[in-house]
Amino acid sequence: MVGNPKILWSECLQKIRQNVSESQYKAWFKTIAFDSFSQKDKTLTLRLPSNFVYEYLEENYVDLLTKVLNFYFGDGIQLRYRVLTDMTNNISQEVEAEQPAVIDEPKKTENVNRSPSALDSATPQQIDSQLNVHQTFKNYIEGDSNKMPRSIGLSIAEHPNKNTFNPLFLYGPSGCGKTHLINAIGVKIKEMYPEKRVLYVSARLFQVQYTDSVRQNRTNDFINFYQTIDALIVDDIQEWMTATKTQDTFFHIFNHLFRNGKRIILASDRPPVELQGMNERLLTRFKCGLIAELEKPNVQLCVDILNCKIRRDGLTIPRNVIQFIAETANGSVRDLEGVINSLLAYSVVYNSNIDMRLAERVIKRAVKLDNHPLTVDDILERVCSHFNVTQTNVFTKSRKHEFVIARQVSMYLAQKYTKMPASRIGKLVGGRDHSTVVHSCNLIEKRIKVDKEFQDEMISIENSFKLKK
Ligand SMILES: Nc1ncnc2c1ncn2[C@@H]1O[C@H](COP(=O)(O)OP(=O)(O)OP(=O)(O)O)[C@@H](O)[C@H]1O
Repeated sequence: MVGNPKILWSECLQKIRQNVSESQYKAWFKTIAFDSFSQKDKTLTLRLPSNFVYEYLEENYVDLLTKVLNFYFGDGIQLRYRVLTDMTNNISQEVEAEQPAVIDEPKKTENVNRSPSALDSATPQQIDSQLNVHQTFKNYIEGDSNKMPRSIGLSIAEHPNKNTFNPLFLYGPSGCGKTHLINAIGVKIKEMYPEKRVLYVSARLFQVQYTDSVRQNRTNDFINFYQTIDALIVDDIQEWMTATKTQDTFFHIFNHLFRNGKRIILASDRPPVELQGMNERLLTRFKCGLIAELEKPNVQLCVDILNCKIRRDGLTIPRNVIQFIAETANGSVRDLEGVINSLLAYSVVYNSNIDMRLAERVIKRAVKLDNHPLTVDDILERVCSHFNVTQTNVFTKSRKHEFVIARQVSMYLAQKYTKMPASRIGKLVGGRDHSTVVHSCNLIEKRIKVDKEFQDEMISIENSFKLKK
């Protein structure tokens, strides 16, 4: 380093002033004072008026600061801050500046002189979005469990430049449609704004790319590339829970995109609070947008998704079979699709129609069996879900047809599977007496013998008992 460090710092300030707006300069840089410089460790210490200024600088201007310091003080300059933490008693605390993720080689060229900004990367080319064009809003069926996330996703896709709901953090159990939804957002943005650089990437792939870039000494290129994206979609970010370096790198990319009003869409199998091992700073950023939960689809949504798939594939599957599959697929749309594909394969191999018997065979192979003894509660839950009523409906004195049938079926199945005395079952199913239970069981038994459709319904409910929920 040549020259007086205090003067060099004021030159740095001049350079920074040329690269930020006047109001930004006044707010964040004018208040910084030179403190000291140690020739021995090549460390510059700056005095900051508050923790807030420190945090803001680190988050927003660390790239700029590093580049300018490298340029004036030379390579390898270390930065420390003396942050005033208690103005009244004039107490300050020393903190090491964080190493920016992007540390470009200091180029003493015209380019650096003109603008030492990380934004100075080459003009972006069109990129392959890595989107699955078959996962769109058109074939993303709406139901109670996904209404809110779906409509938010659509509004983000239609107005990607608005900064509301940024980032969107979508979470939910496996197979409930997260990947489909975030893809649909990307596809829609591309449809409406073809010039936008949209990128879908799985967290795993991002991590692999990052590790490769470190190995090849090309981390700057990696980061620069991600910083040019207009809408970045990252799937399965729970994969990063133990990958601290990847998290740090993403933190810088995130900040850059966010500051520049770019869209960030994230999907995870759990909410931010359950992402143990994720950097706290990253978590705060995830929380500053919108966190939306995708719940397991209910039976009706599963039926609708199945019907859509069946129509699309030109299949004919009886209604009771569809209902049965929907009820036994554990709320995972992926399982539903698997069952349909297997059904199709089996029906071809055995040259048979897709009917209830075939569905039962396929389901037994596809879904894990549950050996736990059934309780009256389990039975009520499955029966209510089958007839689309609530337990409160079943417990009322109402004579409404679907409530009555759900009540009677629950009693019949409770007697068949739990072997409890009728009086006990009556108590558990809405406080009925012993004779009501016996009467209900007789009615159901008779109906099974004479009504084929009802018999199928009962088989479907009973099959659902054998399967793990
Ligand atoms: N509402 C829906 N409408 C139509 N298809 C759906 C819907 N939800 C899910 N799917 C389909 O179900 C399958 C599984 O969905 P997806 O891969 O999006 O689940 P996921 O929540 O991302 O699962 P994971 O966390 O295991 O990656 C996909 O084929 C998807 O198209």
